[in-house]
Amino acid sequence: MSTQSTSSTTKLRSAVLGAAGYSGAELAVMLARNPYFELSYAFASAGRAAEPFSNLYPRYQGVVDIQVQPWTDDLVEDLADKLDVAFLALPHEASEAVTPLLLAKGIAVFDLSGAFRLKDPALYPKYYGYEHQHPELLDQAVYSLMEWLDKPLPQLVSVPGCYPTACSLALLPLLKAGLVADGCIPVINATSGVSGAGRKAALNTSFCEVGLNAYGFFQHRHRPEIEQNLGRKVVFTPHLGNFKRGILATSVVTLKSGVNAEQVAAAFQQAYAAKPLVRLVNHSPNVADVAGTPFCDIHWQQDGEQLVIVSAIDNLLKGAAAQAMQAANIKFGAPETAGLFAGAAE
Ligand SMILES: NC(=O)C1=CN([C@@H]2O[C@H](COP(=O)(O)OP(=O)(O)OC[C@H]3O[C@@H](n4cnc5c(N)ncnc54)[C@H](OP(=O)(O)O)[C@@H]3O)[C@@H](O)[C@H]2O)C=CC1
Ligand SMILES: CC(=O)N[C@@H](CCC(=O)OP(=O)(O)O)C(=O)O
Repeated sequence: MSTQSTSSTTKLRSAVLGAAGYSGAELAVMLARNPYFELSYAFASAGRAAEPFSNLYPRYQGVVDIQVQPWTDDLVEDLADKLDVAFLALPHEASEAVTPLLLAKGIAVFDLSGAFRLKDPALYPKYYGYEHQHPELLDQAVYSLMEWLDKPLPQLVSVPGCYPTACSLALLPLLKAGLVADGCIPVINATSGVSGAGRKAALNTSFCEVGLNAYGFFQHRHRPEIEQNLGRKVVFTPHLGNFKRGILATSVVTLKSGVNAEQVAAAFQQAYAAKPLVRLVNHSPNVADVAGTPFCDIHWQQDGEQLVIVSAIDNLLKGAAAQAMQAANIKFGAPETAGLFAGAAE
């Protein structure tokens, strides 16, 4: 299965689990418009009655009308020879439980949760609040920050988290080029729109409650994920802002003595000149410019050894669904951006 490639005439049969949620819904829409994939199934939780996707998201009436069905694990048997790829937009523990069932049936899994992102199982109790039940899968999973991946994707793909995507794309060019001072602990402050918390109702993310506040000091589950990506400690402080979608991450590092502006620019150019979803911009990035797009916009300002890098993404797109679609396109040999742009001819 994992060596299978596709063309727009032989579409990969795909399912979205969690299609009623925010990131799963974005994926369902992308799969429906991607000529290399077919949205064969859409599932929500077992407690929900079957209904059309466009009932849940009325703007897609006449565009994506697939039936969203309740998921139960016994469906796996029936799906085994009807499905090539499953995209999981589920809570972490639900993803962790269903993944081995899908893998056993030869189905490729793109997991949008954090269930398989960390390599060290001991970090799960501390940062996720549960003991990992399938630590053997942590070694099998490959983390799909595609701009920085230099190996093929296997059957189990772990899609990066939203905040880690924004700040890792900002910091990796400098770290890989060896420009950051030894011992520098990058400081990352990032603000997410409320869709980052998912569609379910909760008091702290309801309209009248959200202003702008920091949370998760030192304890957020994205801290070890970012540290794993960067290979060094960070101070990461997420914030919640009163807008719907987008993440703005401001990362601060100390450069090695004597590093000049040309070296910094060259590091970013070398990393991203050939990458279609990262835009190096000459202005301060704005979530309004990336909301609804699969791009990550990056800008930096230097003052001697101090460097501030600002990056902006849509948390539901480059931070979740578009990044999963990008990875699946690459894994199966479709054009990297197939399905990512509304109305785009592929
Ligand atoms: N929101 C974001 O910005 C990002 C989210 N992610 C990750 O993606 C995943 C989904 O997040 P998000 O879209 O925000 O979540 P939502 O809360 O919006 O949606 C979750 C979906 O999962 C379904 N679901 C919940 N439990 C189960 C279960 N046991 N079995 C089957 N289906 C279930 C829900 O069904 P129902 O509607 O019926 O309850 C719903 O469709 C999470 O792991 C999250 O960490 C990753 C990056 C960014
Ligand atoms: C605003 C908000 O609540 N954001 C979420 C992160 C978004 C998310 O779902 O995290 P993953 O990228 O790991 O899947 C949080 O802080 O828990």
